[in-house]
Amino acid sequence: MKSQEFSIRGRIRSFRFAWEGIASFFLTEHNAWLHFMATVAVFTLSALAGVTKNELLALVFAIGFVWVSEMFNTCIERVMDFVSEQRHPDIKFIKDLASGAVLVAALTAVAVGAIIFIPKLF
Ligand SMILES: Nc1ncnc2c1ncn2[C@@H]1O[C@H](COP(=O)(O)OP(=O)(O)OP(=O)(O)O)[C@@H](O)[C@H]1O
Repeated sequence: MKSQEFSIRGRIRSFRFAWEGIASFFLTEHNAWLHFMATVAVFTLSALAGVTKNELLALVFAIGFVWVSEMFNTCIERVMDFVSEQRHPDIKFIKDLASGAVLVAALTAVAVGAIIFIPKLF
């Protein structure tokens, strides 16, 4: 790969593409809106329940983990659909594994939320 000289303009351009990626994620994926609503709900509950700084850090990481895994899952689904429109057991394996990773992230976030909120609410 050709090495490019560092330029502020180039970095700003890459940053703009990254924002375009996030915007496309919201425009094309229903799951993005579900995650957005869950994120708003968690931060509203955090404000109402009065979480500590460390608890907030754990929640931010758990939520970020879910967002990142969902975005990579979407990338993998798109790549697989681009590679082949035919049904293939390898594509099933790859897509199911990527979905499984999102589930692991979501269950982790639920566990973090339960550890933090259950003692505060009950
Ligand atoms: N080309 C394929 N070959 C074999 N199985 C496939 C193929 N495409 C999809 N599948 C199976 O169907 C499931 C759903 O695939 P699809 O691409 O529709 O994801 P999705 O339902 O849109 O997922 P999400 O809700 O995470 O966006 C996959 O997890 C996989 O089990």
